[in-house]
Amino acid sequence: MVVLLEQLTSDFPGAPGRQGPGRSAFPGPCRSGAPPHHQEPQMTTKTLTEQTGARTEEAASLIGDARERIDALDDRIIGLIQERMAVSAVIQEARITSGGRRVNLAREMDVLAHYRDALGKPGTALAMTMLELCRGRV
Ligand SMILES: C=C(O[C@@H]1C=C(C(=O)O)C=C[C@H]1O)C(=O)O
Repeated sequence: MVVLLEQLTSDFPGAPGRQGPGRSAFPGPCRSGAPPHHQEPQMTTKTLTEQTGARTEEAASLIGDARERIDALDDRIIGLIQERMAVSAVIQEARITSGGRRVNLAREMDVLAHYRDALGKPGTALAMTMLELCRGRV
């Protein structure tokens, strides 16, 4: 059976194995001020099946591989969003320097429509979050 290190964070807050904010799975030496029965988090192991929620090794393996692809995609998406933020900042600075306003609502409506047409209603919410990342809250 394949055994992997327990993930530092789990699927949802309060999930078994979740250490809480700011806690490390590698806590180092005990602090002297700790209460008598205080237990530092232990490094535990979870099977791949436990990590994925799958009921068979085959499904767990598939999910593990697909999650690696999702992590790689998320890295690329985050990189693209950061690139978009930089390009958007160039536009906003040029407009402000020229005497104009940071925000151009007509253009934002076009961006929102583009995402809604491609992704449906959640696309609008996604685009609104992205616009907030790019120009701050209005
Ligand atoms: C980048 C621009 O400036 C602002 C930021 C936008 C964006 O990040 O897409 C869109 C409209 C403006 O509020 C722009 O006018 O194109």
